[in-house]
Amino acid sequence: MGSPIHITSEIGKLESVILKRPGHEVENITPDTMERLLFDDIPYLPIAQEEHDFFADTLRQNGIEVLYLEKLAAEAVADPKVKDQFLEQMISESGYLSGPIHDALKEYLLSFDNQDMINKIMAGVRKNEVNLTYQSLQELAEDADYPFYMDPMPNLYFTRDPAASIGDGLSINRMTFKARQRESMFMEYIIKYHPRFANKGLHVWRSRNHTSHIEGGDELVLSDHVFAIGVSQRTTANAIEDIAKHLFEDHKSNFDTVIAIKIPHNHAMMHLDTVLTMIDYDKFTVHPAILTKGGKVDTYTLHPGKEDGELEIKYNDDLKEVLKEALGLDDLDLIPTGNGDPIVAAREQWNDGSNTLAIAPGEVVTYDRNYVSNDLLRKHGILVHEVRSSELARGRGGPRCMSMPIVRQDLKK
Ligand SMILES: NC(=O)NCCC[C@H](N)C(=O)O
Repeated sequence: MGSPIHITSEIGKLESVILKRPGHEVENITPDTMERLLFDDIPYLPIAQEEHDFFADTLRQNGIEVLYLEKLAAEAVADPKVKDQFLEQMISESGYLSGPIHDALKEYLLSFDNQDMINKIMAGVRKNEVNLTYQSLQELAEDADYPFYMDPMPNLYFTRDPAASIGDGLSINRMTFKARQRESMFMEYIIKYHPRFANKGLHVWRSRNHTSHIEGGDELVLSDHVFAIGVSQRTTANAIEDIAKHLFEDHKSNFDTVIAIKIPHNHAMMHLDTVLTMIDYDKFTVHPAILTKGGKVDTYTLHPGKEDGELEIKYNDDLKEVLKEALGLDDLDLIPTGNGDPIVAAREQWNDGSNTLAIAPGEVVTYDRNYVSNDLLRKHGILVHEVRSSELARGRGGPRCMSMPIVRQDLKK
């Protein structure tokens, strides 16, 4: 058996992927919390689950092993000592380091079996579920009307973001907004304690114990030595320098090139993969709005510097040239979302028309609603598997966001 995580491209035949089936966390979104929880509307859960099952079946029918985050997380905390440590950390990162609410939450969560406990933590814990022996000042004076002790984590079905596979390792991410920061704790425990991943020599290129941010939607493994990353609303330049140094350090990884691509800092384009994805050896989708009229975008190519820990940084605003050079290609096809029409491109990008999941070179999974972009991909020779998207799209993420590939076949050289 090879490494449990092995990702040397964006497009190699996908073998194993981690998904999260939307659960009750999605039903714990309200109009008051929606914006803070990074949703634009409240999905109708039964249909969101049907759509998600359809997505998972599409992957299975193409020979891909589908693992579920919620199941891996429950298996990872099988040892009571690990479970105790996990609960302490989760309750404390939810705002209760000690005291009556901490104790009541712990007792409540320990009353479930491991799977139900994980599901409950993901869904959120309401105040009326928990018995307090006495009330704290925090409870009485600060949060009297707030319904939750532990907030729901409705963005968990976007498994791409809390952690990202890179080579035979991963980044476990410190995420930007509070609404998502606890999410990466599940992968931290899975990598450390789940028998499929623990003690298998996986490299954690960057852990979640940082103050600067990085999210998986910005992380694209373009080849076995080139890593692209968005400088975005969610990923900061100093986090990029940090991960680049770790990838270059000690030759533990094969990566010698990191391309930082600066994209607009807004909710619609929060991550690089909402505006740029690789779909074949020489083909990318790109949202025209990230390019200036002259087709330019700021890119910074990082290589190891002369001294240990130094980086050499080269600026270029010609994305096509940068990608061609990094991938050793004579030409490159940048396929515009919505065929470049300003209304269609904006509408389909909003619904994740650029957010394709490649399952093999030239073969992608996309949302059915982005029919202009999908037809264009077909015209460029891409095999497109469409999946349903009415409810899932309300969370502002598409098939790439909803998947964390852990094993892909290497590309033939
Ligand atoms: N890679 C992605 O672009 N993921 C989509 C994340 C959507 C989620 N509502 C968020 O704002 O974080």
